[in-house]
Amino acid sequence: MSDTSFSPLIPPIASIDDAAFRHQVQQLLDNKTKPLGSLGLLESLALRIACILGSTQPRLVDPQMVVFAADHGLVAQGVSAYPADVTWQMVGNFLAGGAAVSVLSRQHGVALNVVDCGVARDFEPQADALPPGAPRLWLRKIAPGTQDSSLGPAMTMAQCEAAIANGRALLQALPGNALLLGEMGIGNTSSASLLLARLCNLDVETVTGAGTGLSGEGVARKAAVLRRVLARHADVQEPLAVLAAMGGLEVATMVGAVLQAALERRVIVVDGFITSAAVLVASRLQPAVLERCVYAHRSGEPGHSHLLAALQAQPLLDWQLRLGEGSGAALAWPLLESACAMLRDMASFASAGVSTQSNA
Ligand SMILES: Cc1cc2ncn([C@H]3O[C@H](COP(=O)(O)O)[C@@H](O)[C@H]3O)c2cc1C
Ligand SMILES: O=C(O)c1cccnc1
Repeated sequence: MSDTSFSPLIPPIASIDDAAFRHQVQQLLDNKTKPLGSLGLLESLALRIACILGSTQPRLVDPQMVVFAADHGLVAQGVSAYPADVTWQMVGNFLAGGAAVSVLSRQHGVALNVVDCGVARDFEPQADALPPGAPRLWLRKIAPGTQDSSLGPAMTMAQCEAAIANGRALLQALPGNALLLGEMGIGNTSSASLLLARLCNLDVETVTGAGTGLSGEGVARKAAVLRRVLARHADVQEPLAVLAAMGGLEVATMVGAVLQAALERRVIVVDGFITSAAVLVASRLQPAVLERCVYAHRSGEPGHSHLLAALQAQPLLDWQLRLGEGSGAALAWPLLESACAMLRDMASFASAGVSTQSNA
C-alpha cells in the first residue's frame, strides 16, 4: 500500500482552536445591538458553531439525524425493563414516522437516517429512490447483536474496527455540515455505564440508573451485573479495547461517525447518555473531537451528569428527558439555528446607528 492510499482507522484530528478567530467572532457579538452579553448562552453557542464551521456568518445546512441501532447480549442478564425485540420494533417505528425522533426531526426539517449496526432481526432493504423527506435505512450490520459481556468480550476487535469504519464511511456518504446523534438499543444504558465507569474510573453504582424504567430493586440488580462485567474485564483499560469488551455495535459505529464528522468540521449535536458515552470513547482516541460538539441536554439518567462533567460539557436543556433516540438533539436543534441567525443577521451598533453609550 502506498503512503497516499493509507487510511488509518482512527484519523488524526487537529485542534481548530484559533484565539484570533475566536476574538473576531466575540467582537462581532459584542457589537450587536444589545447590552453586552445579554443573549447569554445563545452567544456562547453562536461562538462555538462559528468556530467549528470556521465562519463569522455560520449557516447550518442539510442537518442529518443518524439513529444507530443494535442489540446487546447482556440483556440476557436482566439489565433492561424491556425485551430486546423492542430495538427491532422501534426501528420500524422510526421508519414509519411515529417515534419521538421521527416527529421532532420532521418538525425541524432534519433528515432522518436509521442504521442497523447490529439489530438481532433483519430488515428489508429500501427502494433506492425514496419520497423526499422519507427516513433512510442503512444496512450496516456487523453481527445480530453483541455477545453477553458478562461472559466474554461484547465484540471482537475486528468487529469493533469494522463498526468504526462503517460509521466513518456512512458520514462520508451524508451531506450537510451538522450531525445529530441518536441511538436505539435495548440494554445500551448498561454499555454507556460500563464505558463511563471504566474510562473515567467511577464507581459503577454512581453511574447506573433506571434506563427504560427499572424499579429501585431492578437498578440494584443491574448495578450488580455491571460490577461483574467490569470485574470480568478488569485488565482492559485502553479505549478501543474497552469499547470492544463492553460497548455496543451501535456505540462503536457512532464512534466512527463522530470521528469522521469531527475530521470534516461538522457540528456534532450530542443527545443523551449513550451518545455522550460514544463521544467519550471518541475523545479518548482523538481529544479534539470535543471542540466540534454541542450538548443538547442533561439526561435524567444519573450517569449523564458525571459524563457531562468528564467532558466539561454545558448542555443546552435540562428537561429530565430520558428517552434517547436523538429526541433531545432534535428538540434542541432550533436553538442552534437561532444562534447562527443571530450572529449572521443582527445589526451592529454602527450599522443600525444605535448609540453604544452606557452609564454603568
Ligand atoms: C419503547 C421504547 C422506545 C425507546 N426509544 C429509545 N429508547 C431507549 O431505551 C433503551 C435503553 O434503555 P435500557 O438500557 O434500559 O434498555 C435504548 O434503546 C434507548 O434508546 C427506548 C426504549 C423503549 C422501551
Ligand atoms: O439519556 C439517554 O440517552 C437515555 C436514557 C434512558 C434510556 N435511553 C436513553
